[in-house]
Amino acid sequence: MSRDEHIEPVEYIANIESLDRKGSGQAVVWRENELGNPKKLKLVVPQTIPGEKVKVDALYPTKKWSKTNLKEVIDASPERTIAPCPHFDICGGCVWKHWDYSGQLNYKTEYVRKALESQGFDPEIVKPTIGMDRPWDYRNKMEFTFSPEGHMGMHEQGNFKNVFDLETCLIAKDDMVNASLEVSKWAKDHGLKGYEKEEHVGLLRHLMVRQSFTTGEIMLAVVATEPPKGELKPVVDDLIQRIQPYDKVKSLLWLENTLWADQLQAEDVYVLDGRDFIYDEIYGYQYRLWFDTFFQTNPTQAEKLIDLAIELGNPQPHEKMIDLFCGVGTFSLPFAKRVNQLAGVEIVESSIESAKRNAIENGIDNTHFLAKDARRGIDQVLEDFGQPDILLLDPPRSGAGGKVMRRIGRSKPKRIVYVSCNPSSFAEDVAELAPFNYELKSVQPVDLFPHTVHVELVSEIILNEEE
Ligand SMILES: C[S@@+](CC[C@H](N)C(=O)[O-])C[C@H]1O[C@@H](n2cnc3c(N)ncnc32)[C@H](O)[C@@H]1O
Repeated sequence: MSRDEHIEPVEYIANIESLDRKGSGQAVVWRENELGNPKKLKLVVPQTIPGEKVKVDALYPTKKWSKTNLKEVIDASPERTIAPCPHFDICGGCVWKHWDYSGQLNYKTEYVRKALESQGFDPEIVKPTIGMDRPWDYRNKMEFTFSPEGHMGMHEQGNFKNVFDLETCLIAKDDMVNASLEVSKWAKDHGLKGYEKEEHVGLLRHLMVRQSFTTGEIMLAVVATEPPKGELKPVVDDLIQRIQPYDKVKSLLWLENTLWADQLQAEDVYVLDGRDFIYDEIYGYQYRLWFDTFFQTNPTQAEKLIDLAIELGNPQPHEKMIDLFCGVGTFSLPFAKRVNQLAGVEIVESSIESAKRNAIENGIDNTHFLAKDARRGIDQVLEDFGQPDILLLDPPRSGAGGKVMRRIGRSKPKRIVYVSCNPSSFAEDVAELAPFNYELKSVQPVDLFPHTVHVELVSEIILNEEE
């Protein structure tokens, strides 16, 4: 029987035992199959906390696992809370709004410990997660989706196809939300249709908004399936007019994306007003950010990460350093000020162009940036640059991979600082260094994404010199 065939939901009382990778509760109940034999049914219950007893409707009761609708929390965790968000029940952005912040932080620490333990590391080296004093208004970038129904907002939790209409967002700055709501109103007033993925029809796909916490500058980028010309011109002119009073908006863009893949990308970029980038600052250094530039999304916590990386890396004025996966140079620039020479490697060419420019604009002249896949770039940079004293790496969620880690191991930097947004790939990567006599000394998780499952960490790995 396919999942689409209509099956009556079945009610269960269940105990939440653990959380899945997306942060939803998991429970196991028993059911009878058609022969009357007992079968396990795994339930996925969003917005629950381990230890809670709940009443749910299982939507696919004849399968091995089932999505559920939460009907009642019978025994609530003492860590259960209510966030002051009107989208509390529905929003798929913050999946842990129901969980008090100290509970979230403790869970993240344990999660990192388990990931390390699974690769044979001592979990005790993991320190308690550093949280935020005020875990709201922390994001400097949001991506909202337009729906065929005319909504602009976030995807619903457990129902990704649906987009609810945004009223506010407590993890983003008010300025960003207000400018975004103006775009939403403009789309509604003109009856513009949101993109329908299955049919590949509709005009508006996404709205990306980013704001610097230091300069205050805002970028708004509307992603659409058509260029802002011809019949659309007066409609787009009206958008420009409506955004004009928002004087912090220094970049209003129209990104044309006709591709099927529903990602924030552009075949053509049209600058409707202002520049095609905004200025941001982090750790006292200035950066130019284009619409597709990777930049730390929680600048307050990212500064703590940089502080920790500097403390663990202990850079010295005579030393050489490599920054792998360097992006626009968020770690490179503060380190470059403290070492003799620094080489950065990054796959996105525009980020490397930005890193070069950022170094110059910040008066830094001892950096060498290379636009290349780290898997090949590491050989080149080691050849050109020689053996580094310090190597910092901050790869994407998938990690650096065995080839890069073994190459790092063979190049024998004295100290490695590994910044990671995925404890599992981090633990696998660090395990690759064992044959090269490296020791994982400490792991410090830092919470860059309150109310979500994500956790960042910074770690110190040292070379034990041969006896
Ligand atoms: C987590 S970000 C870190 C960026 C930078 N350290 C920062 O803090 O802004 C990971 C970076 O790795 C880059 N990247 C992804 N895959 C890569 C690859 N195969 N080789 C080199 N860089 C890559 C991404 O473009 C991104 O800039």
